[in-house]
Amino acid sequence: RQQEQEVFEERHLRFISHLGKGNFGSVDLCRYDPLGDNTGELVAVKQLQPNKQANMADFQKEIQTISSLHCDYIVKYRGICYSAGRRVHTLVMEYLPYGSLIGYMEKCKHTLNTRRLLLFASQICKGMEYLQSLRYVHRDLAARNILVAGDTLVKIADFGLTKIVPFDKEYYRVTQFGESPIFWYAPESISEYKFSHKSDVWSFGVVLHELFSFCELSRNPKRRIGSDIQGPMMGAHLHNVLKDNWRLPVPAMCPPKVYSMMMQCWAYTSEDRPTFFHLQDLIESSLQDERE
Ligand SMILES: CC(C)(Nc1nc(-c2c[nH]c3ncc(Cl)cc23)ncc1F)C(=O)NCC(F)(F)F
Repeated sequence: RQQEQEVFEERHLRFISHLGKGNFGSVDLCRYDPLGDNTGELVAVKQLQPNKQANMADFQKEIQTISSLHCDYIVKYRGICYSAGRRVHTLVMEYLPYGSLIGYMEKCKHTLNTRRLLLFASQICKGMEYLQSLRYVHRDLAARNILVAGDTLVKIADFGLTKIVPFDKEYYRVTQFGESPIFWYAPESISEYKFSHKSDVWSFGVVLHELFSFCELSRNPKRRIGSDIQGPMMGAHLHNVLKDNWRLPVPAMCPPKVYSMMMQCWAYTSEDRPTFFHLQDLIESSLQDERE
């Protein structure tokens, strides 16, 4: 359905601070303050990076994607802002004050128990179920792309790399990688550039590992494997060790059932990985164990 796009007037967008750089764009915190009395709402505003390899078409697709998503576990689209030349150059999204999951985990790791980590996992899983129901493949599911809306709510964000799986195939093949670190990639994504709901499930397993290791590893990814190998060799090296069944070690304090879930997401053969629907049941059953 063509969501009526709320148009924001550039002159009422007051810059507050720079939030960060995502795929193809940078995002700023702004206040949309048409009354000019600071009573306006805070919004996250994403501009297309002029020099980035991305072009206007990718940005338009990202806007098309995010404006079609209506889910409690996905960052909300608010509207667009036209520049003078009537070319869309700004995507306006809701601002989530708690920031990215990595920063939140760093700050609050001592207050997060297994139940809360499983609640976050369940919400990300529900967001991914919703994406899959629309045949979207996120392709960049990682803790750095999860936002915290509150102490009991997280949302998936950054749809710069999201693609729709063609109706006649179960996967989407890209021509070249973006800038995402390959560490979240399934083996078939590394070796054949194939992305599917099953490769998103692999990445979900890595997000589970990030959650239960409080994003320790995500802060210095080099330390995980062969930190000396760089560039294209890293892809081949990582693919080989995965083929030889190397996997991330069980995080300290991680319940066995949760590690078993991660290992199922990391099945080398994509068909052997669980669906997000099945993962939801596994998470619910782990939550049940925590209640007893
Ligand atoms: C590139 C950008 C800005 N990075 C950051 N956003 C926010 C941040 C904090 N609150 C936010 N509310 C909305 C949005 Cl879109 C971002 C933020 N906080 C820290 C960031 F590094 C981002 O988009 N990251 C992907 C995301 F975290 F959103 F998945």
